[in-house]
Amino acid sequence: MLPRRQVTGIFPALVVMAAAVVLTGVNMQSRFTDAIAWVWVAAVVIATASIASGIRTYQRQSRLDPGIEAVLPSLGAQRPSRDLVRAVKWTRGWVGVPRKVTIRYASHVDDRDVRFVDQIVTSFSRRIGEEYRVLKHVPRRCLLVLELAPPTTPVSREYQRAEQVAKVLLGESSTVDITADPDNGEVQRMKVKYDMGPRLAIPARRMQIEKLLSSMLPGRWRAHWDLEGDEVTFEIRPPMPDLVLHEPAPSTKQLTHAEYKAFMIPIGIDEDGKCQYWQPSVSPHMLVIGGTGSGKTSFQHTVLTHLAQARWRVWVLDGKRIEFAGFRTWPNVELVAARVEHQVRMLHAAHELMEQRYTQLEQGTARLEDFEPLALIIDEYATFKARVQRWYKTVKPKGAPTQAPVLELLSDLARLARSAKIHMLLGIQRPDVEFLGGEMRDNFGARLSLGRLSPQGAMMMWDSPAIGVALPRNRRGRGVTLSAESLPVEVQTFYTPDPAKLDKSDTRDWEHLRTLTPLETDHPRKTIAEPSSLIDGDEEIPPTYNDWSTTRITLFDGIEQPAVEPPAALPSNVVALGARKPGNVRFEPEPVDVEDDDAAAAAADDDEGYGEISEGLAGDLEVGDLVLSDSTLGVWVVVESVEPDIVDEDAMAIEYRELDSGDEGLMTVSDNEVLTYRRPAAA
Ligand SMILES: Nc1ncnc2c1ncn2[C@@H]1O[C@H](COP(=O)(O)OP(=O)(O)OP(=O)(O)O)[C@@H](O)[C@H]1O
Repeated sequence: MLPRRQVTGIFPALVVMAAAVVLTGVNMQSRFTDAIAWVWVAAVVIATASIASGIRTYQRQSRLDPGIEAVLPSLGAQRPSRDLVRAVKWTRGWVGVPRKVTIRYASHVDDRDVRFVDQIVTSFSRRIGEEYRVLKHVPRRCLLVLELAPPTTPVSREYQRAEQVAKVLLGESSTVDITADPDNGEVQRMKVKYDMGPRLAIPARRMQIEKLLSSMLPGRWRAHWDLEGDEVTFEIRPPMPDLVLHEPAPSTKQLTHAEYKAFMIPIGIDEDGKCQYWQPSVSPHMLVIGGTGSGKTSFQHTVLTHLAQARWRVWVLDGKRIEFAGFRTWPNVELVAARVEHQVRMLHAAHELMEQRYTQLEQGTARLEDFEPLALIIDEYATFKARVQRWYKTVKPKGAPTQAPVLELLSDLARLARSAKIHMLLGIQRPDVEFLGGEMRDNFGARLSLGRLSPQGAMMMWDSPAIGVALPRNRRGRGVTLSAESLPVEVQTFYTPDPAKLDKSDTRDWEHLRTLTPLETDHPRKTIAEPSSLIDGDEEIPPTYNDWSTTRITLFDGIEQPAVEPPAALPSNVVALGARKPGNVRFEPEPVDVEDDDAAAAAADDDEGYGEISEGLAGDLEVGDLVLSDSTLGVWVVVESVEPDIVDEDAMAIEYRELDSGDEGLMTVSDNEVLTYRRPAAA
């Protein structure tokens, strides 16, 4: 226990005042002068200063005493004494805190024990409530001098980890300047000055560093390299937009062959804000996959409007019969086939055109540049196929093959049509081996999946059970496509409104459609003529498959409505699903058949495609596994990558996406930690 503290300064103040009284007496006895007033002023000032200083010393001692008491037991003193611990400098205000403290200890104390100094610094800091560090330790003089550590901003774990990761990747000697979000402390940017010289001149090495950094820190990172300045800035990628509008690309002249070769159709905007394209002259056909409501139809409308505006000839096989109703009168959309017999005729016509072009090429009567490109948009191919098979039974001529011949044509077109400048955009609900297996796969080099995939679907599409499996929910038009480097990238596809689903109040969408309307019509609307029935006596023989597959395609001779015109009043046959209609009349599409099994299946549970719940070691996890990351809240995450952690060698860094929200994250777990997971079921 330390001796009691006393307020100093009162006695000197009293002495000064007494001296002033004496001086006044002397002054009055001799001769009264004005100087006595100054004597009193000086006396009061000195006395006040002395008392104030005494009070401050008392308060400072009270501030210091807990620290002294905390370290006394370690100092080996026989009696508790304040002389052993002295604050030689103070800072921060009138009373303030000790800035420099000298501590003396008894010579018999074992100051070689590493814990000795640590313990003094820790106990002293804790009791004073500030951080101290050793300024100097002189064992010879049994003296330890502490100083107040400079104030530090609180360092988050994430902050420390970011710095460690940067140093592991770019060398211990690198300097790291981190910018964190002031609200939540999350690291947003990292500027690293490194000393690795020419090793980073190799692009692959830089890419590897970028990838490693992304897999070691939460969030998706991109890097800007300044190779001359030996500096790199990493930053969190900005969030992707939820809606991007398809920009118009009007053309006032026909596409030349050179322009056709360079022609690119915008797909969407990727995480870097870069536009991803489909270039038909490089990847002849495109496959788009997406369940109901994923934005597949809107994407196909984007392709349609882009092609039509560039004056391509466009044919559409509308598998669901109503998805392209709003584009039947669109300039340069020559044909929209909604009935199965028309669809069959359209595919035969495309095949005939291909054959005819091949013949011309063979005979040398035409060259490739003489042909104009044709785009064939085939939506809901599975629906079409199921319908054809049923319809074929009713129109199959005697002795004809059991399978509808039209179904043979698609693979022919996929294989050969590119050399006749015919390109297909094929839409289906789910990945299908018919297009993604074997030889067909190469023909559909351009690919887009919209919405969430099952791990098996992801494997078929992107050769990874984790890509596109946990895209954020409720982000229509969000998907994965292949970049020009053939790498899967996440995109927000361009949105194009469907004129058939708008009503008068959607002025912005109408205006947008107006900007997408082609300036010229090179390919006026056509229609598929009804083959005439044969009359056999009294009996009318309905047209057969052969009649339909060869029937005439003629110019549309009805009254064309302008392509983009908000209807004055919605017509009674309006194909406006979801549009507000007078009289509460609801348009019911024709009952859709088999194919909508597909729709149901595509909308089925998200965890479909995974095996039984089991337990295993973190070290055995694989990309694509579904891991229970929070058992209380039941949060499952899809593993996107598993790498040994570069900071902690006994841990694994697991990059994931939450299955429910699509949010990305990173967890580091020790490799022998037991996790609950589900592995993708065998396809
Ligand atoms: N690229 C997009 N960006 C933003 N929203 C979109 C996008 N594409 C579609 N949507 C929204 O999603 C809705 C459904 O889109 P769309 O009709 O294209 O889906 P779908 O996959 O074809 O479904 P369905 O087969 O039921 O027609 C649209 O009405 C639109 O509001």
